[in-house]
Amino acid sequence: MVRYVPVMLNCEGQRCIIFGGGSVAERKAGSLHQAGASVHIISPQLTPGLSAMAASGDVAWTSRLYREGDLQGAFLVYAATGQEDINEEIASEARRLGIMVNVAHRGESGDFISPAVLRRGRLTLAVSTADAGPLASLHVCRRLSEEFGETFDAYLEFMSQMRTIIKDKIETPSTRHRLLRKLYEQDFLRDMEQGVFTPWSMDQIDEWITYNQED
Ligand SMILES: C[C@@]1(CC(=O)O)c2cc3[nH]c(cc4nc(cc5[nH]c(cc(n2)[C@H]1CCC(=O)O)[C@@](C)(CC(=O)O)[C@@H]5CCC(=O)O)C(CC(=O)O)=C4CCC(=O)O)c(CCC(=O)O)c3CC(=O)O
Ligand SMILES: NC(=O)C1=CN([C@@H]2O[C@H](COP(=O)(O)OP(=O)(O)OC[C@H]3O[C@@H](n4cnc5c(N)ncnc54)[C@H](O)[C@@H]3O)[C@@H](O)[C@H]2O)C=CC1
Repeated sequence: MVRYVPVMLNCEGQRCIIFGGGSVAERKAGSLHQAGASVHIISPQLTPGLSAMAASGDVAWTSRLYREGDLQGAFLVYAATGQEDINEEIASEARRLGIMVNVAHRGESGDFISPAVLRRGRLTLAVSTADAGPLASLHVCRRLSEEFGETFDAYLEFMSQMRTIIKDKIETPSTRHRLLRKLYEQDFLRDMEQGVFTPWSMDQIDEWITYNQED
């Protein structure tokens, strides 16, 4: 079993090349595009969904089979053609060039996999169950989606606002850490779940910061 190292990649503006234009390629293209990547598809055929994305300019499309040299300048590469030997060739070229590659027909042949993902506002949960398979991962995501409902979304919005203000106003790291620790210790989530939390005004936030600065 491969022991994957979880990372969250910032793909904004990065060139990501997908080989293949089937349903697997469509899924990867959708999430890369949503993340602001510059997506390039190389495939002689596209699903209707990918054709629409190419027509609207969401992805660039080169209509042909893979050729050696196609990977130049890529940040990430996805080998998602229906031909396993070609996917392996793409993976070899990526290795030679030092580019990270995802291999759709055999996860462990690549450098990274696409996990199952649950998104809720600011929250991103990525799940892999290795050889138990993507359906098992999706099952975990469904279970987690019950745990992390809309209140959690509102809670993270509030925490994000508070953390930004604290980072902005407080220059001393130890004071900042103390405030952030107290913020997390005070169970705002429970108050929100019980419906007893009212959004704070700027004055209330300032007051809380002043009051909680000392131990
Ligand atoms: C290793 C990995 C590599 C990678 O793609 O990165 C991989 C590999 C393979 N998938 C296969 C099959 C299926 N994959 C899906 C679906 C998804 N697969 C995804 C990820 C991953 N799939 C990576 C591991 C992630 C992990 O560890 O959990 C998801 C989560 C994300 C995404 O693809 O973006 C996405 C959910 C999208 C969503 O709906 O949200 C379905 C279900 C469906 O299509 O409805 C089936 C059919 C059921 C079944 O076979 O289990 C096969 C056999 C192919 C064959 O038999 O020919 C292989 C090859 C192998 O076994 O290695
Ligand atoms: N990772 C995953 O989630 C899953 C992976 N798979 C695997 O992923 C691969 C793709 O699956 P699908 O999208 O369902 O296949 P598909 O058969 O629907 O699409 C394959 C695409 O590859 C293109 N293609 C074929 N040869 C090419 C080449 N030399 N260069 C560039 N493009 C080429 C075809 O035109 C087509 O658009 C398969 O190997 C399959 O075993 C399948 C299901 C899920």
